[in-house]
Amino acid sequence: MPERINPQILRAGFRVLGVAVRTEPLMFGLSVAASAVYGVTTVASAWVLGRVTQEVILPAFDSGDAEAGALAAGAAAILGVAVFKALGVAGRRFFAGLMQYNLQAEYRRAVTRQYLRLPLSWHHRHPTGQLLSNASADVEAVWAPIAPLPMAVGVVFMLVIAAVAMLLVDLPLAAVGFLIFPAVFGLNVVYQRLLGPRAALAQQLKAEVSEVAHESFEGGLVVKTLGREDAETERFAERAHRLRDANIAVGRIRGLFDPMLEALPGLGVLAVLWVGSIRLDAGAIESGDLVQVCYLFTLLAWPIRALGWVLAELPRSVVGWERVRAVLDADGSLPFGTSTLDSNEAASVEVGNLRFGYEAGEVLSDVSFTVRPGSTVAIVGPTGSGKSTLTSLLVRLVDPAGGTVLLDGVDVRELGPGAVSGAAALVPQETFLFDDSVRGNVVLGSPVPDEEVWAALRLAQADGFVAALPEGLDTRIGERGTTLSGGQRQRLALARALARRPRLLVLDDSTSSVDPQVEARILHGLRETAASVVVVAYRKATISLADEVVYLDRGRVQDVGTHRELLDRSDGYRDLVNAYDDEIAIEEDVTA
Ligand SMILES: Nc1ncnc2c1ncn2[C@@H]1O[C@H](COP(=O)(O)OP(=O)(O)OP(=O)(O)O)[C@@H](O)[C@H]1O
Repeated sequence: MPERINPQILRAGFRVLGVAVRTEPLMFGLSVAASAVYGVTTVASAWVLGRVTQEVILPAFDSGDAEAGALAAGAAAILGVAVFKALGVAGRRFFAGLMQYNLQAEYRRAVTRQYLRLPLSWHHRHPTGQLLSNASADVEAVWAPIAPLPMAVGVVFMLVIAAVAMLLVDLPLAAVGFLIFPAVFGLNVVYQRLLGPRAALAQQLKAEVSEVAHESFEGGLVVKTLGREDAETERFAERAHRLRDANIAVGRIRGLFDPMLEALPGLGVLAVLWVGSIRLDAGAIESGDLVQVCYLFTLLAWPIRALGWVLAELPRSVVGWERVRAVLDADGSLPFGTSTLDSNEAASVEVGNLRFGYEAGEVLSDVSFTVRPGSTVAIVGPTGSGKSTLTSLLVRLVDPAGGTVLLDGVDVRELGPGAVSGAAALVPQETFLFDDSVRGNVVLGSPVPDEEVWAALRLAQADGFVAALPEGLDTRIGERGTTLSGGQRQRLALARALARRPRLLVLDDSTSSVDPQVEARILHGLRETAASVVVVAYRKATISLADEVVYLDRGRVQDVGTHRELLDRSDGYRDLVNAYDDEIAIEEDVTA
């Protein structure tokens, strides 16, 4: 449930509005100016109607004949005011819209830039759904009061002029206004207070319904194969019913308050007519004055509600602001140095006494090894031994708790932004492909010529199947590459890394779905490139192609040597790689 309006929220809300005004002073000034034009012309239109009634219409009734010149002047006055009023409305909407969308765009950019800046350790602690809502729904909620804000400021201005105009007409008539307008405003605040939490609940449930639907579609295979259709339908129906109930609750409040808000100014008009007729009889006012005040009542009833709209949006805006600020103020971005790497040769890597832990405890302890330029080093270890964590430290997705990673002799923390990603590429365990063409997925927006795309595909052993696709490089591969097999997806992800011509290539078990012969061909091919390769590997055939093997267990380097040497001297290593190959053989038997 969102918070209700209280003085603290109100103060916080006004501070957020202050940020908006300071960020977009020009748009705010222009929209408020346009809103003021609207306010003045609204009051003026009632005055003109009153005057036209008094000076043109009533004499025409009296004489039985309308004077053409006076009629034309009256019509011109009404039209002139209407034109300015329309310009005021258009200007207010235009500039307020620009202000709102500029702020939204600016904060979306800031939030997403911050996501890129924040280290992986921060991302590990924040679920994807939250990141999405920070950048979309939360940013939208923060700036939701901006759309009605200029109108609300204009309304305050308009009410002052209207009060003066009514006071100039007649004090008792103005007194009716002073009773009715605060009543409309008060009723509106109560309305928004009751509506706000219910509307927010409906909004939240709407998001939940689509989340459930999204999850069901994503897990469609599991749902179908495990016969969970009924349970899923039930889960969806439950949220959908809650959404329906929430929408009905919103409808009830609307049904109750909307007619009251419509009726109140009507009652005001009645009261004005009643008081006005007495004042007219007493000769204190003219008929035109009465028309003017009655018309003013009907005109002002709607804009006054803008004040309520702003107030209603403030609690959501404050909550959104806190969530967005939490991202923008998040600490832990990886500080960059200024050093650069100039070489075009294969990179050297020295890992020294590396330590790293997650919240649950240390995962890597005192890890040291080197990768000579152009060599291939295999990281081998049982599941959970810290291999993936080590790969993310090599390409500086996270910083170590202790120890160093030196790339070409330079500590990766001393390198400037983009230096590590310019030299090293990681192909992670889980492949991610975009709903784009093959080419788009390989080049990722960089200007890589087609020959180089094909060269990368060849190295990744992906050229054959890409050439066989209906539109070759231009074939779209569907959301997350669903039209491709697991092994094909992995090879495209590898080609993507290769197209960047990395000097260090880190493969985190990224060819697990590729069959062993193809995997061996890939590694053979990689040896010909100007890259050092670190590969997390399981298969003996793959491991044996490495120049050196780092055997990791429970976060510690147990041994370093060639595959042969380790087989000879390490029982644990021998058991592990034999067990892997047995497992793979069984899997292959089962799937054969
Ligand atoms: N984001 C994370 N947050 C907390 N703990 C994590 C995180 N990622 C990994 N771990 C833990 O760190 C340890 C090492 O994980 P890591 O993924 O590096 O091992 P691995 O050797 O690559 O395993 P596998 O062979 O199964 O991929 C595991 O105990 C794991 O539970």
